[in-house]
Amino acid sequence: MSAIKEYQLFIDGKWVTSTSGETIDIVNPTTEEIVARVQNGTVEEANQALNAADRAQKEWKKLPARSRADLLYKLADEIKANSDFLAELLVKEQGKLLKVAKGEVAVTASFIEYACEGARRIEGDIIPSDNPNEQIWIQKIPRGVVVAITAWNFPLALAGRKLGPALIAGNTIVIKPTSETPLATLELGNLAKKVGIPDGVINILTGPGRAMGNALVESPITKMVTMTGSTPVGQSIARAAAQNLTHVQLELGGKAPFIVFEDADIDAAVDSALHSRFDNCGQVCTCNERMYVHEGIYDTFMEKFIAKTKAIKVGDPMLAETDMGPKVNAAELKHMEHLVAVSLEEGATLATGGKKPEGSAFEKGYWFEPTVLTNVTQNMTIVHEESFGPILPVLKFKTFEEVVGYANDCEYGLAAMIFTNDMNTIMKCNDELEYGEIYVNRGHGEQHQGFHNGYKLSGSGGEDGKYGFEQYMEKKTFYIRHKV
Ligand SMILES: NC(=O)C1=CN([C@@H]2O[C@H](COP(=O)(O)OP(=O)(O)OC[C@H]3O[C@@H](n4cnc5c(N)ncnc54)[C@H](OP(=O)(O)O)[C@@H]3O)[C@@H](O)[C@H]2O)C=CC1
Ligand SMILES: O=C(O)[C@@H](O)[C@@H]1OC[C@H](O)[C@H]1O
Repeated sequence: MSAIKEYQLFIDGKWVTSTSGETIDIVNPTTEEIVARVQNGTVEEANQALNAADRAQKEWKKLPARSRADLLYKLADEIKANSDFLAELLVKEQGKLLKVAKGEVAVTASFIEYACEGARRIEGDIIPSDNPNEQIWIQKIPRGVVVAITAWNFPLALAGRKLGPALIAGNTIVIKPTSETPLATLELGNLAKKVGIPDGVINILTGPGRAMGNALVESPITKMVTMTGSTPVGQSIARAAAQNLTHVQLELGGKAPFIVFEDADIDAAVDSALHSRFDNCGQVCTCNERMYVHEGIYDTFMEKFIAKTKAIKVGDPMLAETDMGPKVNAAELKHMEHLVAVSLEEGATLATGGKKPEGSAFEKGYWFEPTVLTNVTQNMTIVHEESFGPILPVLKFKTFEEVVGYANDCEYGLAAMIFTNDMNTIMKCNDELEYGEIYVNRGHGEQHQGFHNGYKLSGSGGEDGKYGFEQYMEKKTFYIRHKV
């Protein structure tokens, strides 16, 4: 049994042990074994990291953006060069498939590379004044110290998604990954050191969000909080940030509808519905959380869909033949069991799955079968509460008006997916669906140059692309009058 590695806090370019003397166990969801320990950091250490970032930012912002990009391109290269190591760490801490973990490492690097491409596009405005001999300049400037708080489903990618634009804009950053899956994110500290990113530009802390996270959010040093996670936590962060009117960017929960219209390509819709629900064990914010199938194709569609769902191979995420790994922890597994129990009590039918798989391979670990619920009605809990796991409620619909009403009957507004070949239906969906991200004739999956933007309780501010990059900068307006 190899020794269990104990990670430290990464503050001002140095690895330090917390004065709390306490650590947090990181558990492998596949085996329930402890794979590492991280520091249970203190509020004082949060302030030390913020002060280090504040000091570093004064010089970091003076570097030409292109020079900042040169360093971040090197960081992206190091991430790719360490793909196998980082991917295996992600499998151990989160339970995602090795092939998906390798994809996450690649996406982390590409998030950073995409941000680097923006280094020469930090453009302002020069506007003629109404006054004679006067010009108006609007400059884009960095905000200062950014706090990034991330979720457990794609921890490394979420860190890269935030540190890339933050640092290219001239900010410095304090990253607090979730206590569930902090390991791959912590390794960014070693890589940042290796490529020569100045001390204090990137700081990485571990510790419970309600204490450490809250301290970071409440500090007047913090000029922006970018957070990915659940809606309740996002709401508490917004409240805490309000005392300093700190700029907040929130990427929160979702309950994406997946709508299959009568004229859909059924085989394409089946495959997209399957992957958009069960990839990463259903732990993606844009997942197919509820599916609406037109009554005219329901039987044909469901026969194909259920057969493919039953064929999903649940097992060791390190094995190439595995299609789905475990849930991230015991609490999430319990949440799955609860949602199925409530759904059956409310009258749903279990078409497949609904429990822990049988067999000795599943005695340890947080396993749950790919689950489909039918005879579901719009008023059921499962149609409104995010499962963030491999449970899919399916409903029939007759008309466009009926299904759009069902789709919009939701407190979230992140993503929606529709399958139809009728342009009129597509345009009406674009007009009437209340979602920030709509996928037509394909499953979920953002692109860096898009805009990942949740309406309602799915978030505030949006992330990615040029509009996400804008969030990391302030504007300064300059009125200049010259002598004639
Ligand atoms: N919209 C999107 O792009 C995405 C949304 N999500 C959503 O995230 C959820 C699952 O992720 P999960 O990690 O459980 O989300 P949580 O909201 O539980 O935690 C998110 C982060 O917030 C921290 N945190 C918790 N409480 C506070 C607080 N009071 N102040 C500051 N920080 C705090 C957590 O730290 P700690 O864990 O140490 O307590 C963690 O780092 C799902 O609802 C999913 O929909 C997930 C991915 C993407
Ligand atoms: O956060 C999510 O769940 C998604 O946005 C996911 O995170 C990083 C990947 O690129 C996205 O699919």
